[in-house]
Amino acid sequence: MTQTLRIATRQSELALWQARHVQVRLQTALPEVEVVLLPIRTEGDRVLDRPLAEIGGKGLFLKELEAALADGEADLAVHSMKDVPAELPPGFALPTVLAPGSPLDAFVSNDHDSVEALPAGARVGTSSLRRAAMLKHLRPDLEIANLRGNVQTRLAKLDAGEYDAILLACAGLERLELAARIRSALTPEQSLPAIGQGVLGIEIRADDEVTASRIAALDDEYTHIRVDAERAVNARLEGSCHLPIAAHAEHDGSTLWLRAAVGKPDGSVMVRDEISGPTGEAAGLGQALAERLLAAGADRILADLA
Ligand SMILES: NCc1[nH]cc(CCC(=O)O)c1CC(=O)O
Repeated sequence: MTQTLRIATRQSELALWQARHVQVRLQTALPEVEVVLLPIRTEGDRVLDRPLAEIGGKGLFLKELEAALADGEADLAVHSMKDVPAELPPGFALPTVLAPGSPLDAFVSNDHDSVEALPAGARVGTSSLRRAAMLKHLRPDLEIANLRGNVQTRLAKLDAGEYDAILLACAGLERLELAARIRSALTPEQSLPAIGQGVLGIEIRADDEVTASRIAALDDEYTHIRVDAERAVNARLEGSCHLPIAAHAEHDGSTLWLRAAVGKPDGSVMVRDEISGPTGEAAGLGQALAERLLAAGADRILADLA
């Protein structure tokens, strides 16, 4: 049995924070094992001048980390669950999730306190089709402008005056000790979060039982149930790439409440619904809610974007 656990990680500040968070948690749980980071440069980090959906969508951020797992160079990879497609490639598993942060979207601005306080026609930066759909649905007068790059790059563009406000994940800002930049969190009613937002997942080779048993203690049961419900929505909607799909689950250990939405990126149509039921049926509830959204028009919205 090896006495080292190698964590493949992207090199953005956020990815490094997330990998180090898991490194510390694992090192504490497994004092006899040396837990090290293996930084890797990915295509998604290199190409910053085009929208993510255009250059291959979310799977892009995972591919090169999965190659390191497949080659045996690394034992695990840490991902923002938001960036993990509904279906993993064969040979990989994602058995452990943890949530050191908020699931909500953040309103960030130097001049305004909230979405409601923005003047008519204000320019808001985001490259997320979901955030664009939510915001335009709430405030059709606002102008959405494309915004890519890592969290610090996005903040620098805001500070340079390119936008009146930008939308980011609260979790990312909190992790980078930039929570002071959050002027307000958008409520789930204003902007329903992305599937798995704020959640970290640990991916391993599906046949690697040694690593599976080493990471098992980190799994957060509340979050696992939440993510099972949210990801079941995505699985049914085949949201394998960057699409305006939102789902957010909460539960008390016995009853789960799941909300989901699919919107046109211009905000003109928003199909939203919710469902509740036993936590033991998280995935079934997610699938049932996805069926309802499809029947209510989500199928057309998604077909138009394909
Ligand atoms: N797509 C980039 C990304 N992936 C995960 C996070 C934030 C952390 C999280 O949601 O877990 C971010 C930045 C953002 O959306 O502002």
